[in-house]
Amino acid sequence: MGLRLITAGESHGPGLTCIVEGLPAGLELEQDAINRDMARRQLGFGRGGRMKIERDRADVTAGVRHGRTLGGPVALQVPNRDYGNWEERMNPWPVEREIPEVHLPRPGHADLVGTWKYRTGDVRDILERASARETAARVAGGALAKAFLRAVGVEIRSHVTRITSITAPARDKPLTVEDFEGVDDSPVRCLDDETSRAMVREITVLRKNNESLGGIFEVIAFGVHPGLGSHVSWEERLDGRIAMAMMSIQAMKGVGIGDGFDVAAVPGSQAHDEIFFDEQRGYYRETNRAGGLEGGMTTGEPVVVKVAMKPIPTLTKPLRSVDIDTKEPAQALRERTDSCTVPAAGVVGEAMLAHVLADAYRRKFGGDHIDDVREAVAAYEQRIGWTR
Ligand SMILES: Cc1cc2nc3c(=O)[nH]c(=O)nc-3n(C[C@H](O)[C@H](O)[C@H](O)COP(=O)(O)O)c2cc1C
Ligand SMILES: C=C(O[C@@H]1CC(C(=O)O)=C[C@@H](OP(=O)(O)O)[C@H]1O)C(=O)O
Repeated sequence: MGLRLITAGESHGPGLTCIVEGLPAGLELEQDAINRDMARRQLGFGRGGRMKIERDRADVTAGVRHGRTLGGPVALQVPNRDYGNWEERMNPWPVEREIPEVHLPRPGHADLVGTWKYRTGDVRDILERASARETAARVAGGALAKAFLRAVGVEIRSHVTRITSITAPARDKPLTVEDFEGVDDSPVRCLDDETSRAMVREITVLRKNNESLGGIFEVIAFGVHPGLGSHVSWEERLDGRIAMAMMSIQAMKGVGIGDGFDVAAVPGSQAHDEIFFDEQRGYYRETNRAGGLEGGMTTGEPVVVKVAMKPIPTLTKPLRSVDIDTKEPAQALRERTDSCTVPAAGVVGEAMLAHVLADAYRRKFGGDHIDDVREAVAAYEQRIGWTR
């Protein structure tokens, strides 16, 4: 069995729940590590007023005893502090007062189509679950996948490479885990200081002009064993699974593995990673244009994923829309909103990549206890002669 992650919860409801099923027993978890990721997801220049209210933390309510998994589903609860301000509007049960409905769908959000599909005249019935508040629960669950991956030697990092027109300079050497030290100190989680400052200026100027912003983040998994995923059927291809997981994050519009869209622009001799062999190193590559995936399987090189985010749909100077009650032209809903969340999205991307990779390890190596997994991984390393 693989790993399953399920979330429940609305943006302004009592809280979010995440259940992760399929972790082996005996996996050591650290409460601080989970909550560190929860806090990292809240950071980033360009966030709105909501992040001043929330102090996200995940409480473990099932599946863990004295810091170790028991082998059953793990349940995590993330309270919404903002619920205090929404108790009447978001109460699970009928309330005395009549609650005003929302009738102004925002272009780019789930609002309009959601009302048709789910037979409601109140946009709030849709936007509450469509909201990326849900990603707090994914990050909590992803932290468990990260703990599992760490136990088999895999580390995941992310950084922002673009905010609208501002792009980080190309790097002359492949990134290592060490290069990411201090990335969270940048207000936009960018590795280059000068670009970081330019990105902050860009956000400041566009936000003042009532604009929102998108961009690109990159997630890299280091130390991944070769042979996760499979070429034998479309559903098993790991590049496909990674793309699905990334595209499922709210507002993501494009995913590239390795050189991604850029390989379409170069001839074959510059698109692939030639194969070499050395008695000491075994098989090796001098490039990683494929981003650690060939034939839907990991190659043993770092897994590199680039993800493009569209600008946030809610604008402080709203776009044109239609009142779904009167059918009259109107301005879209004007709500408290983030203007740029690419840095936060990168942390969510880490969680999603961690989940997909941990799932692939569970499928390939099985094991009821984490030591079973470690032993199976070590036997495989020996068989194929693979070292990091
Ligand atoms: C971390 C994060 C925060 C977001 N914050 C907002 C926000 O404040 N306002 C908004 O309109 N959209 C926000 N979004 C984007 C919407 O949730 C998303 O565009 C919407 O659910 C529609 O889904 P789609 O863009 O994938 O089609 C955010 C996305 C992420 C990843
Ligand atoms: C709450 C979070 O993000 C929210 C995502 C979001 C949306 O429409 O996606 C809209 C905003 O919600 P609110 O209207 O309450 O400010 C964001 O703050 C979060 O990331 O924790």
